[in-house]
Amino acid sequence: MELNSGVPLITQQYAALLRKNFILTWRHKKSAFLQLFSSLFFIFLIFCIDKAVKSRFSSTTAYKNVHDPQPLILPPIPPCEDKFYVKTPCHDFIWSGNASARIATIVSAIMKNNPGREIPAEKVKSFRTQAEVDAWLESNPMRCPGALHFVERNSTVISYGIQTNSTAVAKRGSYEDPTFKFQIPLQIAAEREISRSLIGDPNFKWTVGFKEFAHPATETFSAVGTAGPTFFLAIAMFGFVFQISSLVTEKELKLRQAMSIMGLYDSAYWLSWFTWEAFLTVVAALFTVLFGIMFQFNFFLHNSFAVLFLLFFLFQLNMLSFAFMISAFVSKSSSATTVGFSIFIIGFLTQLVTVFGFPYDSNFTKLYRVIWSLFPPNLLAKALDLLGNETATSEDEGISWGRRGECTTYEPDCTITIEDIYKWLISTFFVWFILAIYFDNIIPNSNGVRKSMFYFLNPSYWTGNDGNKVEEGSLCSCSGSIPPLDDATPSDEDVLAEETSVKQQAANNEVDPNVAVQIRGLTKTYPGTTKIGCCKCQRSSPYHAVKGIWVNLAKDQLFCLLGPNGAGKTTVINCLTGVTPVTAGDALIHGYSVRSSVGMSNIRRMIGVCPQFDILWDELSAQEHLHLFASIKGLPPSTIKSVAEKSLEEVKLTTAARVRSGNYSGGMKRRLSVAIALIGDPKMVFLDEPTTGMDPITRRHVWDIIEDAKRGRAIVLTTHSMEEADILSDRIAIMAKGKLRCIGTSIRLKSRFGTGYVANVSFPSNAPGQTPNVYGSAPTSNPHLEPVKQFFKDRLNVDPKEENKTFLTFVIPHQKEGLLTNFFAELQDREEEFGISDIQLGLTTLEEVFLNIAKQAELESSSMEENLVTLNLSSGPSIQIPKGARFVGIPGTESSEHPRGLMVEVYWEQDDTGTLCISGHSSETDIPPNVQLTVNRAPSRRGSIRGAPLGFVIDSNLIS
Ligand SMILES: Nc1ncnc2c1ncn2[C@@H]1O[C@H](COP(=O)(O)OP(=O)(O)OP(=O)(O)O)[C@@H](O)[C@H]1O
Repeated sequence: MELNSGVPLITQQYAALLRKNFILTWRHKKSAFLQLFSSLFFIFLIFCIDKAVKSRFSSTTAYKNVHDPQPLILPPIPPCEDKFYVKTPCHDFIWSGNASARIATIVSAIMKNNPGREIPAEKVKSFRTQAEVDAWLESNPMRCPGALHFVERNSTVISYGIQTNSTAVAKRGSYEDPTFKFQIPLQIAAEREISRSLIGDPNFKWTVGFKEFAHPATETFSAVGTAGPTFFLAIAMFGFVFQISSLVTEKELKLRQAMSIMGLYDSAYWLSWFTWEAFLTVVAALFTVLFGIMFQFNFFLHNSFAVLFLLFFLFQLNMLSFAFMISAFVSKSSSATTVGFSIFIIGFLTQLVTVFGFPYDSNFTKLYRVIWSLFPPNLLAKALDLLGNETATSEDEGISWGRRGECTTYEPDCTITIEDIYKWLISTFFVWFILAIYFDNIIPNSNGVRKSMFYFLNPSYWTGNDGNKVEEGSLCSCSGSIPPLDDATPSDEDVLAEETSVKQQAANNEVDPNVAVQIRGLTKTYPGTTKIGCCKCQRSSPYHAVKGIWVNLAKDQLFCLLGPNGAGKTTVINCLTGVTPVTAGDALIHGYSVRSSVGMSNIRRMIGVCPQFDILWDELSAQEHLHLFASIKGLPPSTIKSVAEKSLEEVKLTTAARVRSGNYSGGMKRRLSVAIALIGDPKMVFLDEPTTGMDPITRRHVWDIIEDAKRGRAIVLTTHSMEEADILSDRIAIMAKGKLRCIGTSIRLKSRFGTGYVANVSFPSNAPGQTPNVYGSAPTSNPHLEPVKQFFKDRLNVDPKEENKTFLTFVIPHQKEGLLTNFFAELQDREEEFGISDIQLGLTTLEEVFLNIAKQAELESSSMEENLVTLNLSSGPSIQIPKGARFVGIPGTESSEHPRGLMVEVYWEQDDTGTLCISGHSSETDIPPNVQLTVNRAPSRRGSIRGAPLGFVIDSNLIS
């Protein structure tokens, strides 16, 4: 099938990723809802703040333009209890001049004619002189709000004076105006009653009107301008956190890596995220302005719609590219909220500073403004401040689209206009976006791979010929010295023959047309890392995971890579699929080198990978996964539907095709991963432990799929199931400690590395001694067993490995191979005599081969690394033995009865992590005479177990 390439492929990938982003957003409805509609909640809060502030300031006109001041209603003399902080009992007023009867009459009239409330006599106190009043006030503080001092000069002149406490005091946020509340009512009452007394008409009308000046608003308050920066920042933080979380999840779950292996272009990846998020940002900004209008804020009604929309859109877009940049530094999606919260707090504080006037004022140099403007929340705060001040009163016109480049009326020598803010937002958007891509390249990914810090200066980067130049390790790691690689010639003859043949082909630069992959001395050394903790630095030294592998993998064949945990199998696959760079050597896949970026991009088009762990989006269904990966691979769009359907059928997921993979069982996920690996008919398929976690029926089904998939392609399979390797593989290699230990067909490995042959001798179940006796007691033992056991012992010198009443199992070493033909001929002849019902002869299992190789590798590395374990002998003492040793001599057991001492065979098994551990040992036997007794090495300090002597290893070839 012809796959798309170049620009059509990028477009196809872009469209598929856009669809994926849409589905993810759709399936995360709560997050999407918050991102789009959180503005409604926050604008409602601003509305509440606005209402609260307006009600608080309703008594003052300082925040209003007053063009036509209304007459003020004059208050009467208030009860003294109305005064803030008064002490009771109190007096509404006190007065002096009580020597005059006329004055006393005037005061009585004041009390009687107080509008709305006659002042009772006990609430007024009289004195003769002002001095007496002062003396009383001094000794009775806070007992009255004001005092009147009358003097009757003559029959036509009565003078008066007023004393009030003019300090404006606040109580619970409200201010008391002593002039208007106490002084003026007293003054008007005194003047009115003096006039009536002088005129002699007690009904004389005395009207005094009050009005404030017409004035513009002397103070301004915009709820949006004041609370907006914080609240709109909070709105943007929802998108910010979700964006970081989405990007980091794709990194963390290696989804991005899986897409890259399949040939995803970075440009399509970034562009798809940007387009989708920009779309959401447009909608969110639109809703913000519409909700603001809905709540009838002057801010939203009077400023131009276009000005506001562009501001919110550019700000949120800026936060988006800022999130892209921050996500490069975050490795766990669970940290996204913490990061978002920290950015919000920082933004809140810097916005506070901005609102106080820093640095958008001519007193500050431009440098401050440049640095400050890099952080998008600061620009938002300034813009809201400008727009808020322009709509502080209902008469303000706000900023129209045409006036966006002009200074505002209240700030004629402004340092920044709305248009400048737009320019800043657009520039910082590009700054953060470019930095996001730069950091994404230079910060090590989950495999520790990154580009050099100056990769963009290399012209070949821009032409796409940079030779896959990547580096490993963190940016500031100081890797220690690399331990030398032991490049010893392989000890196994088949591995050596393969190596020699590949080396010869490589030297002649020839590749056999039947070879799909030629691995030429592939070496991978992971660099050491330095982790800087709070108290100490943790350093790990470089590690040779793969130590020079030479092998040809044939077309149309399944090559199985076996090995214990940590052998280097996944590393080999990662090197071949371009996940991690090769340290030395090379590998050609269908003639393309994994070391060249051009080669790698061609390789990506012809490979399919089923990674060790399922790399799937929980929210996408199997069908959506297959459509996505098929598009990333560049399958013609018209074929994708049918290819996906066929693929789903093959892995028996048709009925669950539309179910989200998060609801799949482990086995279903693995099957989907296999289907993804096989989509697009790749020439080369890598299956890393594809059947892990499957039940036996599903496993057999996947084996059928793999068996079918073998036709026309090469497959590399790693597995821990020996049965799987045995059934599926055309060729098997066992790796341990980064090296190939053996290679060949299953039969060859079994015959070379198995302990030998397994003979099963069966006896009829109704043989004498097998049936219960008449009294129903247990059957007696089978009398045929002993003669057969003796026959094996006499002819082959072997004891049964397993026995029960109906069968005996013997393991016959390879050395006895020559005797087998005659031995079994005789056994068959005497079948009747021995009472045998069946004889079966087979090679030992692949599992045994695997364990032998693993033990051998452990033994090798144990002797190099002095890796000792303790063997607790059933006879009592303990000895130390190298890990993996099979036959071990027990020191100090020499005696007259056992002149050469005693030895045991140690049985090993692998635990869940693949590590070898002792499962038991044989009975102690004499060390045979052909074994040369060696002098014990003194155990080194490392790995030595105090008190336990060191056992010595006996070559298993010497034990017959
Ligand atoms: N990124 C890395 N940095 C450092 N060491 C690593 C890295 N990846 C793997 N290793 C080490 O390289 C060795 C080989 O690992 P690898 O995953 O290839 O083994 P494997 O044979 O696939 O094992 P398994 O069967 O458990 O998957 C291990 O010791 C592992 O700890």
